[in-house]
Amino acid sequence: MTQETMIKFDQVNKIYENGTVGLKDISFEVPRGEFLVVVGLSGAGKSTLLRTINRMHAITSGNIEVNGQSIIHLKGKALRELRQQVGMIFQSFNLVKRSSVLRNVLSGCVSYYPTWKSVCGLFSKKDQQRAYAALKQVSMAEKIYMRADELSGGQQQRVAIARTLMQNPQIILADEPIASLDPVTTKAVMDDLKRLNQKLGITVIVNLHSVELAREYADRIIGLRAGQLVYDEPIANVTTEALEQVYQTEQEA
Ligand SMILES: Nc1ncnc2c1ncn2[C@@H]1O[C@H](COP(=O)(O)OP(=O)(O)OP(=O)(O)O)[C@@H](O)[C@H]1O
Repeated sequence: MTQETMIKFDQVNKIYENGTVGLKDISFEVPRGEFLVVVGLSGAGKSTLLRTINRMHAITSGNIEVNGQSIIHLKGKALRELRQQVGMIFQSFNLVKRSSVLRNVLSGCVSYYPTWKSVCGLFSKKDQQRAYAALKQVSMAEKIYMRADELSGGQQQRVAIARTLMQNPQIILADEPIASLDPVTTKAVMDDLKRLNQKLGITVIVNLHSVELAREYADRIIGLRAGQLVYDEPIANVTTEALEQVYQTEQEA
């Protein structure tokens, strides 16, 4: 049986306006339901790669397909639909700190509410139930009425994951989601992502600095160096020696 391709990069280049090369001739495919970890030195292009998938960054040349559709020229409604399919979580959580957990999670569905309704907090009973169910998925249901700034970093990240679930995403992009967390909380957040990947079949791409975590959670690891794809192996083939080479500087390589 052939696996369905969820994301396809074809000779993608990204050059920032100031001339910095973000991505260089990147080609690879991600099958539906994969848990892919991206590793590499700081500045290697990991964030850039992730942000091209939901068009937070436009690419300079090449093509990117999501679910069989080229995304590079999408506009308006089609672009909003892409961003609904592709949830994103960040190192800094990006919650509204003075709002409740419930309000933060409900904000994940504002894209299909008229602005006046979401500003007034007029969410339907059904969406409130969905928010509760999303919080349950990440073991945060009992914190539903707390303010976001009363939660620990790890709890805030789990609320951010629940907010993403409100979009019913097919893909979750996680950019260094555990960079500011302690080891115990790190495990809880990574376990959440893995469970959603396995239970709901969501394709997950995570940027990580930790090679140990990459090896623990990934189905496959890709490595970037200076914007180029220098490593791409299923987890069964990953060796420490080969991964260490990803962390060589350009001069050493
Ligand atoms: N908006 C921007 N304008 C210009 N250059 C940028 C911009 N964003 C990133 N870069 C540059 O592009 C390259 C790749 O950066 P990127 O943030 O993708 O790397 P990274 O691997 O995610 O790094 P880190 O692990 O530190 O987050 C770096 O040289 C960076 O300085």
